[in-house]
Amino acid sequence: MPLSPSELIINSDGSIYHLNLRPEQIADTIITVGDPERVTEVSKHFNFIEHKVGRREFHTHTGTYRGKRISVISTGIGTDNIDIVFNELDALVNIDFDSRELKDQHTSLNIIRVGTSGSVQPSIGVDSFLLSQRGIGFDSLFHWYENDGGDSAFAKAVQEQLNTQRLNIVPYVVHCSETLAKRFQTIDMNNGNTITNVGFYGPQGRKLRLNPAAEGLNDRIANFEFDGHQITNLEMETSGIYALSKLLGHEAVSLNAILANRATGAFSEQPQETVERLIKFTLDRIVEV
Ligand SMILES: O=P(O)(O)O[C@H]1O[C@H](CO)[C@@H](O)[C@H]1O
Ligand SMILES: O=c1cc[nH]c(=O)[nH]1
Repeated sequence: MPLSPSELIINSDGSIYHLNLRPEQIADTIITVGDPERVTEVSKHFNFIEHKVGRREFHTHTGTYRGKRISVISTGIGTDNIDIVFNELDALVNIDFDSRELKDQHTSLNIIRVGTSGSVQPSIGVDSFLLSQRGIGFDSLFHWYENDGGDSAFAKAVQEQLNTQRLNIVPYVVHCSETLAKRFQTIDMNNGNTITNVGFYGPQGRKLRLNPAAEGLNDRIANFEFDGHQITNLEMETSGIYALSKLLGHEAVSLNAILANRATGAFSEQPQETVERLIKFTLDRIVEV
């Protein structure tokens, strides 16, 4: 059955609804960044840019870096945007836009998030890098799709130790792609487990004028332990990226430039330089391994 115009929305120029991209305009290797301005920071390293498009917070440049075709796309902030970006990227490769039917042959994308994050462990300092081995979703995106429950043992430990029921949330846990992760696991990279939440302030325990509902939650997060694993950092997209990649059959890994240390109260004095180092590291690992 062809997908109806209300489900698969194709613009008059043949591009997908929000991303404004046509199927031939994306590469199989995709870097996602939160900030639209970071797209240029990645593509400035390309030897050649073949395609640029931007709509809302979703900006894409496709080009070639040292002979490898790569797309870089901004997701904006939050897992609500991840739902749009990942469903539309998948549609671009796995749905035939002429017949509106699912393709017989599945294409798996390699997707690497280059993002920023706050550490909850004093030992993971600002300006360091962290690869998220697990995305721990305090958002609800995974729950909206038929799924296998993810890593339910880890999720249960999170629920119990952090008493998430009190916050009316049901955490889920999804792993990164082990094969893709290997490319980036150098001595420069911390490995960790990342909580993704729906906001930057209260949901990450920040207090400006409003009191977070769960006083001391970041300390409990820092002290969490399950099967030898800690929770290391907080941000706003990784769990959604891992959840949809797993469900749609793509390989994903989330790399974080640690800009804040919530345990020590420090914030990076050189955030741009740190993100720039992570971008260059990521591009080189994509082509060199
Ligand atoms: O720098 P990016 O990739 O946007 O990632 C982090 O920064 C934003 C908050 O400042 C959130 O999107 C969070 O996940
Ligand atoms: O503390 C931080 C820093 C960057 N991004 C986040 O979501 N949190």
